[in-house]
Amino acid sequence: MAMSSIRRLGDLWLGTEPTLRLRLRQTSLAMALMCLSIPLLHYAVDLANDGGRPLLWAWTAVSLGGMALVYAAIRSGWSLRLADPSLTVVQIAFAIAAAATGYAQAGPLRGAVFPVLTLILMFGMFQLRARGAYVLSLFALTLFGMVMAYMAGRRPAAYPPAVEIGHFLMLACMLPAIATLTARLSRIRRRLSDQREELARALAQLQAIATRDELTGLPNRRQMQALMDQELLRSQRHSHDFCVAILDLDHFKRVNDEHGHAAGDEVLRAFARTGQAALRATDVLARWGGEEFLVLLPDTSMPPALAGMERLRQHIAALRTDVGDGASVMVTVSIGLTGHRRGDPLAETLERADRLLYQAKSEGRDRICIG
Ligand SMILES: Nc1nc2c(ncn2[C@@H]2O[C@H](COP(=O)(O)OP(=O)(O)OP(=O)(O)O)[C@@H](O)[C@H]2O)c(=O)[nH]1
Repeated sequence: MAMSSIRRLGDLWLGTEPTLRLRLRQTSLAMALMCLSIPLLHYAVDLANDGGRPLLWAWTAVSLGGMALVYAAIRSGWSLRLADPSLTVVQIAFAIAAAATGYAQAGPLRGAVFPVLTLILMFGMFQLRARGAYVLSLFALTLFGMVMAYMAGRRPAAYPPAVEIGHFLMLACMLPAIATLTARLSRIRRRLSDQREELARALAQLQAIATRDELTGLPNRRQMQALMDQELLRSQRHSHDFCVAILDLDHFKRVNDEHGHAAGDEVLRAFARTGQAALRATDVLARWGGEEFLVLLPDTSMPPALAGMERLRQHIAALRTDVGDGASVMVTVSIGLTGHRRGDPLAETLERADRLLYQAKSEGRDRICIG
């Protein structure tokens, strides 16, 4: 009960979309840091006891208001229209400005601002590119330099110039070092994301190689076997029929012998394109091996299956493939078509389709035998 209330509150604060949650988590952390810095600065001003209260309250209101605006811009989705929807640069620049103006009020405790400034810049390590990191460091150095010079001029007793020069020199060493580390991290992040993309591409390529026939682009034997296994399970669960056809190009050896192997390849590609186009979108044509193909007609009984295969046979018989040098080739296809019988193993259905194919061959080719 308590857990679910906490989760609901969390969802209310961060939203439910993962990227948005990540952005708001980061902003919430920055807000927490800001909230912790406020009593610290109040304590420092109390300690200095030099009457800077109105400025302190203005600083508190602007700091809280600024963070609230950043939160609202991200939470409402408004920031999505910007190039940087996380508002990383805006948040860091705002926090640097708050730290610099806090430094001007902190008096003897102003040294505590430096670790806070380091923390602020560390937020950039998750998001910033090298250029952003260097620009923000330069911004921090310039702003702090101006504040230090101003305070040393106006209140040299509390901000002795020699001490401020020391502070400035320390920042001049520290800030470029942090920016350099951020830049290195950014390069590592970019390399990792490039590698991840490369891996995803390689995986997609491997999947294509494992499931597709390279010559025709059709599903290969392994993929067709998987599709038939799935269809077998579906047909058992929903008690529907499906058909399988084995197709073999007629006298294909002659194409190779008369026009060369490359021409044979071109004919196989043209057969694949025309055959798949002649079938319904749900029917699958696959290369079973050599010049042998297999068609799976899911959720189909014999009459529509026969109509579909007859359409394919006619399209192939009418197909003229240009094989270069002005020559063209025409081929026909013999087909053994059978319906799967419930309870039979798949291998038996395929053997029957194969027998019917050889019957079609022996009866004169360019025909369909069913059984
Ligand atoms: N170009 C090309 N030829 C192939 C490919 N795979 C198999 N073949 C050829 O296909 C031919 C098949 O010939 P056969 O099995 O003797 O049969 P056929 O000439 O088609 O005659 P029937 O099947 O009896 O009508 C062989 O010459 C194989 O080399 C391929 O990927 N590309």
